[in-house]
This record gives sequence, structure tokens and C-alpha cells, in this order.
Amino acid sequence: MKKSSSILINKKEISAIAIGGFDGMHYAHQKLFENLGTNGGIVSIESGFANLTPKSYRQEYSIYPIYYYELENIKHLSGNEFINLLKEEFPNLKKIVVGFDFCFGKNRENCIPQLKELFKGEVVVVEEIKIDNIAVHSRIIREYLKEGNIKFANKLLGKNYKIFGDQIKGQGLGSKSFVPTINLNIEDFLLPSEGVYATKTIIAEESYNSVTFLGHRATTDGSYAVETHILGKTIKNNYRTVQVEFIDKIRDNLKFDSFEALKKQIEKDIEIANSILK
Ligand SMILES: Cc1cc2nc3c(=O)[nH]c(=O)nc-3n(C[C@H](O)[C@H](O)[C@H](O)COP(=O)(O)O)c2cc1C
Ligand SMILES: Nc1ncnc2c1ncn2[C@@H]1O[C@H](COP(=O)(O)OP(=O)(O)OP(=O)(O)O)[C@@H](O)[C@H]1O
Repeated sequence: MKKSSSILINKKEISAIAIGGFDGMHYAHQKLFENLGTNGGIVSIESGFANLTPKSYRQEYSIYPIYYYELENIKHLSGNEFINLLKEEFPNLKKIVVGFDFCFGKNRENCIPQLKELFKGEVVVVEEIKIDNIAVHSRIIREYLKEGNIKFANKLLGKNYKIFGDQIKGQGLGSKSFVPTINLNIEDFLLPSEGVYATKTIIAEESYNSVTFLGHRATTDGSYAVETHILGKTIKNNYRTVQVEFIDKIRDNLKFDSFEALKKQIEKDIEIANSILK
């Protein structure tokens, strides 16, 4: 199900790199990349906590090739050793692009002044980028997603938040008692707060308007589920990868006293999703 993770470009051709974690590939990250020019590359340092754009999905969000380094393997290096490693890896390196808060080397002891001192080429430092007075950072975006504020999370991302999952078998109740849904197994991605969302569901490169429930199915079996209902269409999907793009939250997860009451609410959710997505 995973996308290919790198564009094959010889590191010798790279003359400019942006360095960071780059979980999210958000608006501020994209602003960094704008400084890379024609032979740019992205050095992504993996700490193992990425859950907005896990490593194998990241390349989709940039035209520049991404080169991955495990933090575990480089965190013992001194500042000088880290810069030497970059020079070895990218022998034609002329420019490094980082954000205002970039630090590197053992215990993050080196920051912008040391970078400028140790690297003899051009150093571009991007000032802190904010939107509506909120600093754009992966950790901030995670908080907005966790509270279900999709609209603002998307604004900070500069795109719609998107997760990937494989279709799994559901309870078999949907088509009979409610509406048909595609049940998904989501790994690696942060899931927004429990509730119902207006979404776009992408199957085999085709995007469909949809309404997605995520949470504990308090009304039926109580288990956690991610389920998407395609609006106004019947889709034959045979356990393939499905992508869900979040557009807005409709409501929180609720426990209903009867299946009929839940069904009525789902009909309302569909109406609201249709009006959001029209
Ligand atoms: C738009 C939508 C809203 C839903 N809202 C709730 C809800 O508020 N509470 C709940 O317990 N289940 C909710 N569900 C989940 C249903 O309980 C679930 O679709 C049903 O159990 C069928 O599951 P199945 O596809 O595994 O057969 C919702 C489902 C959809 C599609
Ligand atoms: N808002 C921002 N403005 C300018 N530069 C930024 C901003 N956010 C990140 N950067 C820069 O982008 C690169 C990648 O940083 P990083 O992966 O730490 O992003 P982040 O969104 O700040 O993540 P986290 O929230 O986990 O700290 C670094 O060089 C960092 O300094």
C-alpha cells in the first residue's frame, strides 16, 4: 500500500539541501523548499515519531528528492562531524536551507551560528512562519487535529490532511441497517478526534465525496472503527488501499438508543456533508 519513498537522483547532483524532520510537509516546510532552486534535495531526519506524513508517504508532497537519515544513527556526531557527513554525502553542496530553530549535533549543541561557522557555503535561514498569528509546526498541527479542528489544521498544512489505509471487513451491519461503508485499517497516521467528518475518499486515483466516521461504535459493538461512506455512489472496492482527505468536522461521536435513531442521524450527516462538499 505504500508509495515509493524517493526519486532516484544522484546525490552528486545536489547543490542545495533543506534539513529537518519534515513530518507534515506543511506550509512552512514548503516555504523552506522554495529556497532550494534547481538542484535541491531534502534531508529528512527520522526520529520515529512522524505520524502526519510517515516516511514512506512524504515524497508525494515535494518535487525535490528526499534523503532519509535515522536520528539514532547520527545523533552522536559532533556539529563538525555532521557537517562533514553532509559534505561527503553531497559533494557538490553549496547551500543549506533551515528554519530559525534548527539545531544539530550531539545534544543539539549547535544551532544557526555554528552552522554558519562550520559550513563554508551559503546558509539560508527562514524566519518563523505563522498563519493567523499561529506558528506553523507539526506539533501544533497535531493538536488541532486531535481536537477535530480540521479546517485550521488544513490551513497550517497548506493542503487537506490525508491518511492512507487498507480496506478491512466490517461488522456486516452497514448496508443492512445504516449505509454501506468501507472499513479501514489505519496504521502510522494520527487520527483526528472521534466523530463524523466531511471527507474526500480516493480509490484507484478517483476522488469521491464522502462522509467518514471514526471512533468507538458506541451504538453497535463498541469497537474502534474508521469507516467511510461514499456519497451518492456504489463503489466496488476489493480490499485495496484507500486514501481519506479530511475537509471539515460535522459532529462528535455519539451513543444512540436505537439503530433507527443512529440511521436518522447518519442521514442528517450525509446532508451536511453534501452541503460542505458541494
Ligand atoms: C456517517 C456515519 C456516522 C456514524 N456515527 C456513529 C455514531 O455517532 N455512533 C456510533 O456508535 N456509530 C456511528 N457510526 C458507525 C455505525 O455504527 C457503523 O457504520 C455501523 O455499525 C456499521 O458498521 P459496519 O460497516 O462495520 O457493518 C456512524 C457511521 C457513519 C457512516
Ligand atoms: N514555522 C516555521 N517557520 C520557519 N521554519 C520552520 C518552521 N517550522 C519548521 N521550520 C524549519 O523546517 C525544518 C524542519 O523542521 P521540523 O521538522 O522540526 O518542523 P516542525 O514543524 O517545527 O516540527 P516540530 O513541531 O516537531 O518541531 C527545520 O529546518 C525547521 O527549522
